[in-house]
Amino acid sequence: MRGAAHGYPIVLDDLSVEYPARGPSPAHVALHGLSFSVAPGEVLGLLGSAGSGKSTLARLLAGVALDARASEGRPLITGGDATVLGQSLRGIPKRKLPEYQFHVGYLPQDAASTLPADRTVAEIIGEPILERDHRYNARALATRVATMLDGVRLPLGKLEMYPYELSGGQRQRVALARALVLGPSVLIADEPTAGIDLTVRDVVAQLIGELQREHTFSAVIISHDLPVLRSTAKRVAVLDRGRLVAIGTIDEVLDDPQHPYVKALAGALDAGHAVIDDLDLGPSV
Ligand SMILES: Nc1ncnc2c1ncn2[C@@H]1O[C@H](COP(=O)(O)OP(=O)(O)OP(=O)(O)O)[C@@H](O)[C@H]1O
Repeated sequence: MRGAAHGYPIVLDDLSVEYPARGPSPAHVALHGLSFSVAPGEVLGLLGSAGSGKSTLARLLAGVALDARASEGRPLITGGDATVLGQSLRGIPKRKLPEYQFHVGYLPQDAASTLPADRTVAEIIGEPILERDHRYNARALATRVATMLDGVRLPLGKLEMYPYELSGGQRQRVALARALVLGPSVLIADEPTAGIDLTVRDVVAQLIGELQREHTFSAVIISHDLPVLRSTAKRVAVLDRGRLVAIGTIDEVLDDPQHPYVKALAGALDAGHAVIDDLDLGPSV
């Protein structure tokens, strides 16, 4: 796989994605002709109305959508392509997905609330390493896990704890440490601060920004939370019903809103809403 130094780590070129028809449900086009790129070391924020295709894009870029069983609703690239770290995702063979996912960290939606309840923090963070090499040196693994825990600013005393013993914000940090344990070149984070107490939300957002600067990965961060986007992303892309309706710096997008959804967004933010999720902008503004 080519590294970020050779070009843009994420390139979407007229990407269209469809969920095929299943039983009585007709086929659904979730993404329509998206084109944009993420530069080396850039964090791109991704905003959009409910059902606009943000998670579909996140799952696709993370490689997990391509790995899903057809019975779970596997989306297909029906037009254009997404190229991540030089790897075209259109028609990528399944056997290549483990190597692909090695380079692309993924923090799924609800990651904090879906950590395995019967594993310790150390086991959860170390699992991606052992999944790839079950004979990985135990001492090296312990050192790597402890480094990651320290990296997300949690005390080593948490290593032997179980998820239920942690707060939501602490669980999210564990999920983040796990997503970064393989040292990915790209991070895809889907709502990394959703469901986290307001008081620690900004701390988690700052932490993502700090980790990104320390480890210089490129990232796509889905969030409805403007302070979170401001502290992590210079540019944002806005989706509405599967289409890209705006892209630019946060101020460029909000100061000159062209699309009705972006206008509604900018108006709502002017009215003092920081978390866009609070709003019922609806998919057909
Ligand atoms: N497995 C699936 N099978 C069929 N359609 C799906 C599947 N998953 C999502 N969709 C549809 O694709 C569209 C985009 O969904 P997606 O979850 O990507 O949107 P989103 O922007 O992440 O929404 P939210 O903000 O509510 O999480 C929606 O219309 C959704 O109903």
